[in-house]
Amino acid sequence: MTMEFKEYPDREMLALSLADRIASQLAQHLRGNDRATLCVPGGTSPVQVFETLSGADLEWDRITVVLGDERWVDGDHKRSNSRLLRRHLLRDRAAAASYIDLYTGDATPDDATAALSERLAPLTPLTVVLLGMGNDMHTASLFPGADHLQAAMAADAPPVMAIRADGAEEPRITLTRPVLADALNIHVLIMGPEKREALDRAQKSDPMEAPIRAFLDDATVHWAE
Ligand SMILES: O=C1O[C@H](COP(=O)(O)O)[C@@H](O)[C@H](O)[C@H]1O
Repeated sequence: MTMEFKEYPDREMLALSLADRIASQLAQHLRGNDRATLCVPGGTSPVQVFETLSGADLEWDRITVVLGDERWVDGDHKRSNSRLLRRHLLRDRAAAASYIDLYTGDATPDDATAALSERLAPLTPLTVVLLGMGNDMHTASLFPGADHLQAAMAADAPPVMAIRADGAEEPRITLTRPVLADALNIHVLIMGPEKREALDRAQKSDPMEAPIRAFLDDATVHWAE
């Protein structure tokens, strides 16, 4: 497949269109299956998409939501991706969704990976994966130069791994390349000129230098200034 690139006149249009596309893909999956799984990024970019999606007329009680990665901080910490999700996505109609919290409260993410991998395995292939991307071309917590990047990008990686990187402020837990790449629908959300440049660089790079590269061929990339 080849990457599909969608450019929007502004961020609001992007949020409306992307939320609508994700909702349609979840609804279509639910027409032939008991349940659907939606995997979403943290960070700062997805707030508007989350807020639009949270009001979508979907059978949310048949949908499981999981983050693509989490920072190993408490759920009410300002850097917690779960906190972002609870505030902006798991509310309104979407409050009825089941949520798999990647932050377990264990001392380290390493202590949590086996149990989380077991929970996630039956949910694969994930129905919809929405990925973000940093200016350093990381996605989820697959950072260039991360300690376990090679293992997390390998075809036999477990669904969930602990990972640490200089570019990340705290230890992380992340879904790995195979579980993300096997999703039925993959979207990438990026905003602003720096990320557009980073995307151009990533397209010419090796996935070990630009982890987002591993997902681009099967993805629709959504961009607004
Ligand atoms: O650290 C993270 O960064 C990326 C990108 O975040 P953004 O703030 O530039 O949108 C995000 O996709 C990932 O989930 C998060 O943990």
